[in-house]
Parts: sequence; C-alpha cells; structure tokens
Amino acid sequence: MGSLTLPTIYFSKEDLKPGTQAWVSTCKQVCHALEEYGSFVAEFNKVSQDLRDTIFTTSEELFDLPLEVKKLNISDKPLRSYHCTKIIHESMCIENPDTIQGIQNFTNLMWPNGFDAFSESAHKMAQIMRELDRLVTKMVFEHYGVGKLYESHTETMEYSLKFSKYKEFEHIDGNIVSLPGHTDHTFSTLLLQSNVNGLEIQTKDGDWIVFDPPSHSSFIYNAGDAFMVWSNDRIRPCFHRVKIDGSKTRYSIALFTYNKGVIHTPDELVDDKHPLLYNPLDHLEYLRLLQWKLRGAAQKMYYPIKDHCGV
Ligand SMILES: O=C(O)CCC(=O)C(=O)O
Ligand SMILES: [Fe+2]
Repeated sequence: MGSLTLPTIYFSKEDLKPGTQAWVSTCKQVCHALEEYGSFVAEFNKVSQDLRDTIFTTSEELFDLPLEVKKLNISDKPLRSYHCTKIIHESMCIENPDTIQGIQNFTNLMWPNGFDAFSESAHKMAQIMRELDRLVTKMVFEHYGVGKLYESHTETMEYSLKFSKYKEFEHIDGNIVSLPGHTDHTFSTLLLQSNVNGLEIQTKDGDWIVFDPPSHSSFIYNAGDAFMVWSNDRIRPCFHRVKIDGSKTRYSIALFTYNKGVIHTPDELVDDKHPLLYNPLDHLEYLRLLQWKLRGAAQKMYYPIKDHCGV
C-alpha cells in the first residue's frame, strides 16, 4: 500500500489556457485519472499558507462551540446538517458558501456577534475551491467533446462547504476506520485536509492509497456518483474512507458539488460502444431518498446509484 500514489495534476501553470498544448494535455491527465481512480491530487497555488492556517485554526473554534449551538446547523436539504457519530467524527455544512449571504447565514447562527476571520477565510476558500472545481469540469467536458455544455451545466450547480473533525482518542492497537468506505453522492468533491493524514482511496484492484498532500495547497478531487451518471460510466466515482490512529485530531474541509435540477447523460456520450446506462437523475430527489434509506443505519452504507436510475 505504501508505494501506491495518486496522480498529481498542476492547475497553476502559466500557460494553462484553453486551446494551448498544456491545456489539452492536462485535460487528458484529468480524464485518465478520473477513469482510473475517480480521483487525483490537485495542486492549486491560490491557497496561501496564511489562508490555510486561518481556516483550520478557526475550524477548531467552530467545533469547540457548545453542542446546542452546533445543532443549529440544520438544512432542509439532505445530508447538509450538523452530524455527529460516536463523538469521534463531527461535521457541519455551509450552504452556498460561495456567496456572502450563505456564509453570513451560517456565521450569524454560530457566532451572533460575528467572527470575521472565520467568515472571510471560509468565503475565500469556497471561491478558490469553486474555481478549481469548475476548471476541472471544463476540462472534462472539453476532453469528451461536449465543451459547449459547460456553461449551462455550471449554472445548474450548487455548493456546500463541509467541515469535518475526527477527534483524538485513547490509543488502541492499530488504526480505526472513522468514516467507512463510500462514494460521495455529489457530482464532485474537493477536499483540503489539516496536517494529519487519514483519507484513503481504493483502487480498482482493492488496494488503499493514502492521500498524503505534497504541499499546503494540495487538494484531493473525488468524482461523485452523479458524475458517473453524467459520463455514462466513463468516470468512476471514488470509493474512499477515513482511517486514523487517534493520536492527533484531524480536520478537513470539503466543497461538495450538487446539481439543482436533473442530470442527463449528453447524447454525445452515447454510442454503440457506450449504450445509455442511466435515466435522467433528479439529484435532490436522489439525496432525499438516500437520506431516508440511511435513516437509522448504524453505518454510512451504500445505496448504488445504478439501483436508483440505471436503465
Ligand atoms: O474528511 C475526509 O477526509 C473525508 C470526508 C468524506 O469522505 C465525506 O465527508 O464524505
Ligand atoms: Fe466522502
């Protein structure tokens, strides 16, 4: 397991402009990684060390708030409210974190007197992550020959910024799986983790690769279930888990991308070699059903999207 690594792709190259050689080869690298792993490490140098430090320091303060305050983080949309399992893992979500209003709605609940360092860094981080997510989407669409659909697709996307904490615990023999293996129910997920590793990605052969970020501005990009539907199975959703030894508290921040409407596989991605595999997917309806099916389940279990909208 130690020798396996995920591909690392650089998104801050000066000449990375549509139409250039660098652009075309990066599009190819992105699609190859998504077809093979459903995942890759994304280097994007717009994140300064200072922004990274601020967002993780203020996330500690977020999780240090009293439980009754954290429980105010509720949403009428599925899987976006305060969540806590066995006290070890907690998560909270900001809806529409790329807008000032979205950030303020959340901050006002958590800190009625305001907390500028948190709101400014969360907003900035969400915007950087959204930019990177869109860049990846554009590259994938172009590579598969449907670049003309990128703008209309982008208009139908919405975002949620998820903060997770995996608490330190008394050391036991070996590591424990703190978040069981799953694919994300998103279109895509971009994640930044604090200085404690733990996220692992499963390969097609069943091996696990540890996400070990090469720099302070390394994200991991994971394709979600909805991207598989869109791509007619070209893109593989990334199966991952979090495994930690409990010696240090771990934090992560993830941008979850969802579609506000119905996702259709583009006609261009259907041919004799690739017959249509999915009916149109109403993303929110799928999430609602999923939340209902998972209710009361002890573990975050698996509800294959193929069972939901497979042809
Ligand atoms: O915290 C992490 O590294 C992963 C979180 C995750 O997989 C999830 O929230 O779906
Ligand atoms: Fe996940």
